[in-house]
Amino acid sequence: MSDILERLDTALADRRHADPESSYVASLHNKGLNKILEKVGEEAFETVLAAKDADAKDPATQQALIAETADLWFHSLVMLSHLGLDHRQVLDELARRFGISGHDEKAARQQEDS
Ligand SMILES: N=c1c2ncn([C@@H]3O[C@H](COP(=O)(O)OP(=O)(O)OP(=O)(O)O)[C@@H](O)[C@H]3O)c2ncn1[C@@H]1O[C@H](COP(=O)(O)O)[C@@H](O)[C@H]1O
Repeated sequence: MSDILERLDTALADRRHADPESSYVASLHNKGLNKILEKVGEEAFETVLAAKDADAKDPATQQALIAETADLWFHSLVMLSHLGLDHRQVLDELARRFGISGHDEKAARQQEDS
């Protein structure tokens, strides 16, 4: 799983300065951060719609949700790449959080803020 993220991030770095005519990744970077963020928002919305339609008895709807989630992850990786980050920082953050209850983490944050 993280192997494909590794390979994808390498591909994203390689394609960043490619010809926008032949590379979708380069065309996104070329259009700039606002376009990339627009795509992330659009894919997030499409993922939510697909999740609403997903039905365990209908594999086509489940596949549609998987495809939309992949689009969302892909465009999120392009966003990170555009800002000089990659999936490893996100995996590190998830690893840091692993085993910490979301409720406990939120309570600790609120205590820090007060
Ligand atoms: N994983 C992906 C990937 N997932 C989705 N997409 C593209 O994301 C786009 C999303 O579809 P949409 O219909 O929402 O977008 P669109 O209508 O084409 O675009 P807009 O007009 O909305 O800007 C499609 O063009 C998909 O082909 C991807 N494009 C590239 N990759 C990876 O990135 C690598 C480099 O790609 P290129 O830079 O194109 O060579 C590829 O080898 C793949 O590994």
